[in-house]
Amino acid sequence: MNLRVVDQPKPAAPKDGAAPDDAVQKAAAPDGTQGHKRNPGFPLDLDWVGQVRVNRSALERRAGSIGARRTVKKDYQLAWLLKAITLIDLTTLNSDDTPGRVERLCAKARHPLRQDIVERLGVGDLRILPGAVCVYHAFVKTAVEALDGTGIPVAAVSTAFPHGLAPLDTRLREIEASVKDGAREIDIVIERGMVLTQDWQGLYDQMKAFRAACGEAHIKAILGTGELATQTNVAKASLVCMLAGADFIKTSTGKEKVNATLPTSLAMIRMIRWFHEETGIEIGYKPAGGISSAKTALDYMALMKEELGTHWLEPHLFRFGASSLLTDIERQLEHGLTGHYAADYRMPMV
Ligand SMILES: O=C[C@H](O)COP(=O)(O)O
Repeated sequence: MNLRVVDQPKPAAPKDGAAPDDAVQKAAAPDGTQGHKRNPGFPLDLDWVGQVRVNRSALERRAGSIGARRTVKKDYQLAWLLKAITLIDLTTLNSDDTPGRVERLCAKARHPLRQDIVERLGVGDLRILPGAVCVYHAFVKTAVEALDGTGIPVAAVSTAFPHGLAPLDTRLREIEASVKDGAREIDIVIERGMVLTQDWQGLYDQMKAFRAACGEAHIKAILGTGELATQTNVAKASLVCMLAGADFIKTSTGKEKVNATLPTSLAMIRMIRWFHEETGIEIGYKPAGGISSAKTALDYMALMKEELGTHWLEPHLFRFGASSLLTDIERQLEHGLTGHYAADYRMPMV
């Protein structure tokens, strides 16, 4: 077993300018799961958890090298940006959400790009749709109806999002209610206090209960990484959630003071890699919170490609949790076509 999270051997980096392999074609596949085996869950291995160590400065150095590098250009960039759209969990998680806002978000999900941009890019035949629409439980039914016929799944944030501190039974019932209303993905929040007190057994047991309540719906475990104090805690919590059956691990609710960052992502991605090496199971990754620019999205995609390979850049293994990223991607695509940036009102979200 490889004991060092940070210093595991890295796969070769791609050449600058290389596009994700047949990015646009894969975006067109109605189901990109390619025989994906769902995480069955494993016994809690406290020895393994105890072996996890993160070298924070090595993590920051490596993550810093991603943003500093030249990004993909020209047509390759357009292909990466189209791919990025298929990886977004198009999200609205505001206390003033209304059915009308959720319906408008779903209308945007049906047509994520303006028709003139689609035509100029010549991608009208491709299935460029977001990975999911992500809402509070109260709006699951609205979203399911508004997305009818598209195949776009609805993801619900459950378990007393964003704090996750309601009674356990209440949280479990919330998951069941969201699944009953048609959510195919459930984003749960873990109790950060369990990580801070190193209560790995408690975290594992809760996560297993959440997974059981989800049934066939896929479960994403939100760690609230900005509140976990250390990268070693982030890495250990990632492992415990994966052992308990998480389909995805996700950084943040978007409501913490610090949300997704590249160093934290690296700590989690390395745990996904280690878990895969040990179990053969592929776990998805979802950075969330504050990812609003196309450039940032490209950095995350480069990190995934370099650490886990192109294979992981598919909606069943990677998502952005983002409420405003699509707007910037659309602007950048238009800029790539025309050389001009559009005014915000030309790219309305909701
Ligand atoms: O899970 C998704 C996040 O709440 C979205 O955060 P954001 O609004 O900063 O993009």
